[in-house]
Amino acid sequence: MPRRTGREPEGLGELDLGPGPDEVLGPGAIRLAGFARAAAADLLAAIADIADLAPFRRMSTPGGRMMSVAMTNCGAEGWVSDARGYRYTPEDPLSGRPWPAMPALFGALAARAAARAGFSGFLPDACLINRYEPGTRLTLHQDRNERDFGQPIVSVSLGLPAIFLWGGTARGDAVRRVRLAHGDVVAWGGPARLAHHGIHTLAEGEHPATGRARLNLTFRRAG
Ligand SMILES: O=C(O)CCC(=O)C(=O)O
Ligand SMILES: [Fe+2]
Repeated sequence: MPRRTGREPEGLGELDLGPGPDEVLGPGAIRLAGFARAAAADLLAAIADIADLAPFRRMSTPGGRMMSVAMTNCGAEGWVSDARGYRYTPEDPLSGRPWPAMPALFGALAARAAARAGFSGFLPDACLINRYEPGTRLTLHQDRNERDFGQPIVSVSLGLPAIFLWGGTARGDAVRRVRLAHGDVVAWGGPARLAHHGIHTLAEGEHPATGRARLNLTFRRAG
């Protein structure tokens, strides 16, 4: 909490300054500030419905470590990780049933964001839903389990802010820190499609829309 002098009106510390300008991260990558803000409440309601059918769970890496971020999926294909590796599956391994359908709102928002970023005709068939609590993180990685790297990735941030780690195509490239707030969308493709990225350890906090959590929707064309 910022220190108060006693002169400013109550609540000024939480004053919402709005999403600010879009930010080009490099060729083929952009942060669309606040792009999903207006849809946030509907997105969160849909995520709750999806999690009723396919609960958030922590997956293990092929190396046998438990990931700190909890995940679920919706859409025709869902991203999973276990001892056999990283891959897409049409069924939720927990239930043996297909992943919940991708709500029309999700696909439409992802397509609009992709088009705004310069990637027209994006039709995602997979939506990975990540739930971060304070203290969790996602280490630097490339998204490379998809068949066609000509298709972009669209990533929506909801709830607690995070620091997005944005590197280059090579593992050792410099890593930039980008603040992602509620409603921000990052889209990357083309020359940036195989850029390394991750999420720095989430800071403690409470968000009016999500409580003590950050939710992320990652849209991809898997098949
Ligand atoms: O949470 C994020 O913003 C990034 C998620 C991500 O990179 C992934 O799920 O592959
Ligand atoms: Fe990723």
